[in-house]
Amino acid sequence: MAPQLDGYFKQVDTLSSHFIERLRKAVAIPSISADEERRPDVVRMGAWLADELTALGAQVEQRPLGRQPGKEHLDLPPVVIARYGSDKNKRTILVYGHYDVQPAGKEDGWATEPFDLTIDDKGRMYGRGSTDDKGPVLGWLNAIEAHQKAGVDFPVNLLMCFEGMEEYGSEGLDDFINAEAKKYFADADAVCISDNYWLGTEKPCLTYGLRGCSYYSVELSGPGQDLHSGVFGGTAQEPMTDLVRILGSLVDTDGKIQIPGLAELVAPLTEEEKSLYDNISFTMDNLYESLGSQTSIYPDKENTLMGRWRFPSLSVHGVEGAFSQPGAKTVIPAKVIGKFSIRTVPNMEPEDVDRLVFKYVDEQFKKLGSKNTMKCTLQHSGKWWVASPKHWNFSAAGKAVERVWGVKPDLTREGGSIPVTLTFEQATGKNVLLLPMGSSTDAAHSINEKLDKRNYIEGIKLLGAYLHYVAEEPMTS
Ligand SMILES: C[C@H](N)C(=O)N[C@@H](Cc1c[nH]cn1)C(=O)O
Ligand SMILES: [Zn+2]
Ligand SMILES: [Zn+2]
Repeated sequence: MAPQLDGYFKQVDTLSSHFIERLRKAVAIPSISADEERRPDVVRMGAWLADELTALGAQVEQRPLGRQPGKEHLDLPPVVIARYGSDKNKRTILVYGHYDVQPAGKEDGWATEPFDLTIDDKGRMYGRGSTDDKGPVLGWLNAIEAHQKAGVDFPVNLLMCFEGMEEYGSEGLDDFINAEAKKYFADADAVCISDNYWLGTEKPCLTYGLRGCSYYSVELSGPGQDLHSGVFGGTAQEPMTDLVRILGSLVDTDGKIQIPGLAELVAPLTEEEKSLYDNISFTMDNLYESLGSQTSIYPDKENTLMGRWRFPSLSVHGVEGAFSQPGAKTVIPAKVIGKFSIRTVPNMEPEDVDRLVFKYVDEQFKKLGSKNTMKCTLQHSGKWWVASPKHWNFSAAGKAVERVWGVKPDLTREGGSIPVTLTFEQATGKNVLLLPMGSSTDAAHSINEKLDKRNYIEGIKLLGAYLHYVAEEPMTS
């Protein structure tokens, strides 16, 4: 089966340095979607990607997505869409990824410059976006190039959709996908997304579920300007004090969310589901390794996997306006904005979550009896997604994993969120598969994010092999 793969694999190995250089160029563009000042870099990154695709012979468009909601002075970065091949006798696979990244600065504690790809003697390639999601996005481009240079026929038509706002809630993309589902994306037979991670470092997986994410701000304000704490401490009610107490009331040390009614929205655990966790190759040592500590909530694998995949969690992310530099500045901040998010799961409807959150935060604030002003708002939300892995799209990916990695993949769910996954599924009516490239130790969103050279190069082979097996699968739906 798929006999041309040997030639393709050999070519990927031959081109490995070139592919790493391509990743280096991508990482060097600080395409941070959450930072207004970096918006030109996000746009530059999209343009660079479009140029690379054009050079490979794809038909590329950069489509505008309009103004950013709530920040109308800013244009959203364009979505880069491309088509490679239009042979009516071939299947068409739609792939999605994102070219924006999370914020990163050396001062956060990175050991290397975050936007300078740095490879250590173990082949770990450090850089913001290396695993999330520039490495996987380039994986598709590299697969095209290796086919061309190996003289191996590309087995499918490829439709590509790469966005620049995923790390900021995929603003504008839902409308675009819905509008193009029966136009640009009309030919798609299935969808594949490479934007999540293995559970450990050795065993690949195919992923059929994601948590949703509802992200909130709580703004506390009072004084007209920042104040001297010696002069005004003890005379003015402090916004930061109120905020800390509200944030501290949301969740306990063991991750139990304190918002009444939220737990009742979660689908009950069935006996059948319980038995699934047993067979997953995952150990607490895998968790400790990626956590970098042993500070886990649960001592066992089953509860840990359930805590990540099938129960909601609430995380407090930061406070805008608070003093955060080293030193001992004696300021009373006049306005502070706390940020927290809830990872949502079946059957939590985002509107119900919002209602419960707003009610609870309001009650907590009222209890404080503060004269300050509080405003709690939703920044963005994306819904959870769970699909059936019993589809030719998953069978093809399973065969590709066995061919490249020599093992059957685990079937996993993911604790993170990719808001447009559900949109692609509903808008196109096609099966969506998540096919990760990176591993559990990649530290996406964290300092020292990396992608192992082995995962990148074998991952390029995997994406290409998947397309070959897709072409061979009997079409059942
Ligand atoms: C899993 C994916 N690579 C990812 O990191 N997604 C983000 C999406 C998001 C949601 N709100 C803001 N960004 C994530 O799970 O945090
Ligand atoms: Zn991310
Ligand atoms: Zn991502």
